[in-house]
Amino acid sequence: MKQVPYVASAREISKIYGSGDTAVEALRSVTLEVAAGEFVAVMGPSGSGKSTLMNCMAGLDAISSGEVTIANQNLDFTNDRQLTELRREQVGFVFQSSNLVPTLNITENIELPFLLAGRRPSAEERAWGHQLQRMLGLEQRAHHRPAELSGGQRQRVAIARALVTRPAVVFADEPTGSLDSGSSREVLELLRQMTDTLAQSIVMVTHNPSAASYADRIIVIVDGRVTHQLSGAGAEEISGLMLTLEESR
Ligand SMILES: Nc1ncnc2c1ncn2[C@@H]1O[C@H](COP(=O)(O)OP(=O)(O)OP(=O)(O)O)[C@@H](O)[C@H]1O
Repeated sequence: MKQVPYVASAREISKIYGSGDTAVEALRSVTLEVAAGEFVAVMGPSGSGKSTLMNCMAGLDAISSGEVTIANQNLDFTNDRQLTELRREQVGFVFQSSNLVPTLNITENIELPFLLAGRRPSAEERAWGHQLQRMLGLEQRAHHRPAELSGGQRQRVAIARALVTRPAVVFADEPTGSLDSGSSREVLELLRQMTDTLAQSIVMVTHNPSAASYADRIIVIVDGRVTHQLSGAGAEEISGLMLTLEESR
């Protein structure tokens, strides 16, 4: 097995949907290497390939060429069992909709990844789940069901569920896309805190320049290629760049 110093990486990956006249080249030789404890935002116009990149890096969608690693392992897209195990053990997901199970309480929703793996959480894993609830301000809500929470609180549960298995990397696709600005800020501050205090690596797809400004690094994808990389950029600088890109299309 090849050893690489990144928690997740895509090297010169391409992704072609379909074939012949209807083929769509969604990614063209994209490289993204995510270091331990790094928070990366992926931006770009609609249809530029952001979700495709995330899905390929998370082992949800097969690449057409190149190489993807998670936790030092090359993903073998012909091996469903390896992909499922790697995703279960090393990847956390947060989506725009928190996708909680309505009949389970908050603690049970957070422990869901263990149940889906066909086992009960260990005492240490349970304790970690409780600690995450405290860190995310959910300790008073342990026995509530998702319907009794606000959108921002539900998204915090989704973050705790993504982190409970101590994954190498969390992929977040528009995690604040359906939240109001106050709840968005809260969720982004918590994601930032997870990187700063737990060295949790995060890759977040977003359209929103203020959301992206919480990241250490921003990569911009246009027509399936990485065209820009920014480090420590503020919302205004990011907005300016996105505006220029929209105008030049
Ligand atoms: N399953 C699919 N089959 C065929 N084409 C696809 C498929 N998924 C995505 N595409 C195409 O690949 C390109 C990139 O799509 P992708 O969803 O990755 O873009 P995106 O940047 O995430 O867009 P958005 O910001 O609108 O969510 C688009 O042209 C899209 O139409």
